[in-house]
Amino acid sequence: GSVLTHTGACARIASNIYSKDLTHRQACTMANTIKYLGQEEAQHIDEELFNEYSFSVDQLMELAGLSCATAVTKGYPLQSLLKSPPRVLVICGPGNNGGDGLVCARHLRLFGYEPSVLYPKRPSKQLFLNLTTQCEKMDISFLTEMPEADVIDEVYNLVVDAIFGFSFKGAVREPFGDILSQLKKITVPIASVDIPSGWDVENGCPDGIQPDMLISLTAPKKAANHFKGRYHFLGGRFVPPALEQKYQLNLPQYPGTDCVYQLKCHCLCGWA
Ligand SMILES: NC(=O)C1=CN([C@@H]2O[C@H](COP(=O)(O)OP(=O)(O)OC[C@H]3O[C@@H](n4cnc5c(N)ncnc54)[C@H](O)[C@@H]3O)[C@@H](O)[C@H]2O)[C@H](O)CC1
Ligand SMILES: [K+]
Repeated sequence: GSVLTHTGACARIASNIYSKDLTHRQACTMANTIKYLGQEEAQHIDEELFNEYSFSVDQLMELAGLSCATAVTKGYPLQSLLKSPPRVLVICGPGNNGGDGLVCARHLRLFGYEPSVLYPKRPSKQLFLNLTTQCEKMDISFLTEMPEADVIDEVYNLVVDAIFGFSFKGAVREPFGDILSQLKKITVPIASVDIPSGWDVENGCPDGIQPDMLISLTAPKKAANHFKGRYHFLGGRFVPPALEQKYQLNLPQYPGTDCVYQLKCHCLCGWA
């Protein structure tokens, strides 16, 4: 087909459809031809990266976690934080989303933030033991329990939600139900890794947590259509072109050597 830049496509499509009954975001989502993945499709791509393309989990997790930490520096730069020291609470779940959180915490520390990690369900796999040791050796503290919402608001500048990613299913099991109910009460911003935790991967969750930032990894999942926060970033710049083609991901061009891409329009369609 004809080659349109993102800005060109957006301006053209948004101007045609925005006047109809679509919200700004829906118009722009259509304009941005980037694909929003269903749960199974996200899992297939993940498996293919490991099985066909021979990546190791450690490799991709490192890039995913680095993307998350980088997105945090863009949305919440050190000099903009209201509380000193620049404390950040990183909450890690039992799967690979939690691993991304541990990597993110380590890079946040290198970027000058003071992360503390809550990691209540730790898998016994060597990968997660290693990521935990790396954090401990970098003076990142591990909390023994979830702080109350008012304590989080008082002590931390933001919360990184790395509890569940694209394999989340069904009703939330403890201790994560209690943790998510505290997160619904806090006023400091939440930055969610890949999916807002507790949300159905495709249909979202209207009464769930409402993150201010979402970092979609590889490609956004369908739940991202329900995201109402200020910052939506794409990260995980590791997708081989042939895989992108096969799944027709239509990923945008990351600027230069950046590891994140901000998914909003920079054209004149007015989407902010
Ligand atoms: N290709 C990529 O983009 C990469 C993404 N990465 C990250 O990996 C997660 C997906 O990881 P996975 O281990 O498959 O699953 P989750 O972390 O989402 O969670 C599984 C974990 O959670 C438990 N669980 C599931 N449902 C529930 C529930 N209702 N209540 C409680 N617990 C639940 C389940 O038992 C497992 O223990 C992806 O989103 C990215 O963040 C990789 O890091 C790199 C490649
Ligand atoms: K998450």
